[in-house]
Amino acid sequence: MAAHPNPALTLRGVTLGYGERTVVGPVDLDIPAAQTTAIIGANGCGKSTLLRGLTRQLPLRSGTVEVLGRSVEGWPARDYARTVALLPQSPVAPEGMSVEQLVDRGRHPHRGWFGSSSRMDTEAVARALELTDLVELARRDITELSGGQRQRAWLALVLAQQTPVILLDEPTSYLDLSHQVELMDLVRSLPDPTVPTTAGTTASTAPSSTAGQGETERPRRATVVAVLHELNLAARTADHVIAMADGQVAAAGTPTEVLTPDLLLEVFGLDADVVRDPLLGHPVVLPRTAADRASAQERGLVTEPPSGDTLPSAPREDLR
Ligand SMILES: Nc1ncnc2c1ncn2[C@@H]1O[C@H](COP(=O)(O)OP(=O)(O)OP(=O)(O)O)[C@@H](O)[C@H]1O
Repeated sequence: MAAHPNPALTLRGVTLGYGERTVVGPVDLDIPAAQTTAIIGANGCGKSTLLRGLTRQLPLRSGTVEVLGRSVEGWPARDYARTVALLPQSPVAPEGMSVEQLVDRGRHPHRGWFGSSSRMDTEAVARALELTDLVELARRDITELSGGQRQRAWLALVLAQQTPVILLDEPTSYLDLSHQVELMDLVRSLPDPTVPTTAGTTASTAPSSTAGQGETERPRRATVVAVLHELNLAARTADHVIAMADGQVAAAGTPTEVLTPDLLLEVFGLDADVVRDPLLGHPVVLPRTAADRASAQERGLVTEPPSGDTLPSAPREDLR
């Protein structure tokens, strides 16, 4: 494993499992700070289990996890929830709860013992509803929402929690393509709410892309880790990709380093060509079957993987 110079999460010798079965590890992993990391891998390879271990829903069988330089062991739950937020894969809302009430739950770790709302709580909920395009649905019962709207409501809860580390388990599974891109672009631009800007204020939930204009310095980004099945969305959004196979880390690095035809074959058993997005420069995965290749050959088309990487290898930020 290549150690990262600035990790937000550090895992050493971590194993996790259920009952008799160990399903993850031993894993050594560095997850870079202030970046977006996508975890990819086939069904059942242990992605959700790894996230559960990071949020302490599942106890570590062995090994250590450090978040922002501090061991998670013995970290008080309320304080931990102000540092790490998780959007689980299939969360279930209590009956009779409105969208606004659900999102307000994200403020619980920030409240005093008597639980009264402060102005900051109200503002954080309002901002989270705005960012997820849910203002008009704020009073609606959660059960009356579509799958995609509900998923955005759970994300709003996570945003209202205002943590420097955000873990998302398949946050886009119910979303149409436009909302998938919008959501991932939103989360990758969220500021770290605990780091003061040069103006001396603490970054709120305003996306750093907008806050970076003018004289104000761009705030430091939150650390985001998202399990994603859509490989092209992962390639478009992530700075860093971790590919898992059978509970182990098969590869970690930039999207270009990880999303190669060899890795896709190893991790997913997927025959694919990988080309480069002409506008943004990230890799694009094109799945192929034997029938696809045979048919192309019959029609006299080239069946070798395209080599057409004609773009200059500019840094990703410059291509956005
Ligand atoms: N609560 C549980 N009890 C027992 N075994 C479990 C439990 N949750 C998951 N597993 C098993 O652990 C393994 C890893 O599951 P996990 O949910 O972490 O996979 P995943 O990579 O997130 O899969 P998917 O892409 O399908 O969501 C699987 O074999 C699964 O059956």
